[in-house]
Amino acid sequence: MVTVRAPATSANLGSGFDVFGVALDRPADIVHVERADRTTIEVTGVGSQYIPTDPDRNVVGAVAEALDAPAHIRIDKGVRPSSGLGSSAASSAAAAVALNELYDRGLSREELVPVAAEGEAVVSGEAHADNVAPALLGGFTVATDEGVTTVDADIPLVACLPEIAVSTRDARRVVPSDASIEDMVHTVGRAATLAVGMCRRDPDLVGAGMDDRVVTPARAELINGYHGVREAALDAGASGVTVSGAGPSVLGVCQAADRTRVAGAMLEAFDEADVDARAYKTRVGRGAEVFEL
Ligand SMILES: Nc1ncnc2c1ncn2[C@@H]1O[C@H](COP(=O)(O)OP(=O)(O)OP(=O)(O)O)[C@@H](O)[C@H]1O
Ligand SMILES: N[C@@H](CCO)C(=O)O
Repeated sequence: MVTVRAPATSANLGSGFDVFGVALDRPADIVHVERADRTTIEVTGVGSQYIPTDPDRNVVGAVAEALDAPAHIRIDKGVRPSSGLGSSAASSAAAAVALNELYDRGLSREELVPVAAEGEAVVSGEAHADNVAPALLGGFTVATDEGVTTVDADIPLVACLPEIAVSTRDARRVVPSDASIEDMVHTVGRAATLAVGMCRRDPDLVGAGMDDRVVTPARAELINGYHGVREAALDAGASGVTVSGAGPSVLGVCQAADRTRVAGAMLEAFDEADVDARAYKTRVGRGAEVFEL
């Protein structure tokens, strides 16, 4: 048996739609795999009642097929599905690493990115890699058609998860089909600022670089209470706040000393909007880890 832990991730970071991602140091999924003649799946943990065990509908089934590695796969969910925290990607990445070990396929972490992205295609219809890349490689990742670039960043974060479900598929339907040149220039400038901030491990630059005028405004409308939560986090010291992945989680960047205050302000603002929520005080973390062989 092989057991792998893969972390939650936050994709986009505002200005880097479908390109930027970060691994979070918590929460995480744990996946156990054992060789079998055909793939079967068991799911326990947070939100497991909403996750199919049919290998054609669970992301890990697509990963097992892509690696030609049938197995009994047990998923212990720590990352709630439809959270905007890369729940499906955590399972995909963990399964890719575990099955690669189990069957001695010898693929590198970089080579596993397109394999794990096959799982994302099962849930959203597109094999985007911006969650699976950080879940596999850790740190801050830039995923493009040319491959993945990583930065071993260390940035404090708060991820606030409301009791609302937004599926990636639905959130992709509201993405505008075009953007003005002014908005494009603004977004490119912010994305470049964010990348420099990650390299310098500077939360102020990262926060300033998250602002996006193209995708985030449309998606914010799917999250009850978003605008109040964003304002409250900024007032409490966050340097930037945006929608995490496809939502509904809201991601804040701040100095480590301000995390508790920012998390409290976000929870209070969701509460004012009558939305229950929980906050993870976290930071940019490591990629998938093998527990036992
Ligand atoms: N192993 C799995 N773990 C989580 N969700 C799964 C899994 N397999 C299939 N799914 C389905 O995928 C959907 C959740 O994925 P989705 O991409 O919408 O959310 P997410 O991964 O939390 O968000 P995001 O990618 O925006 O961070 C749910 O419909 C769930 O049933
Ligand atoms: N980049 C993707 C991440 C969610 O899986 C999106 O925002 O739709």
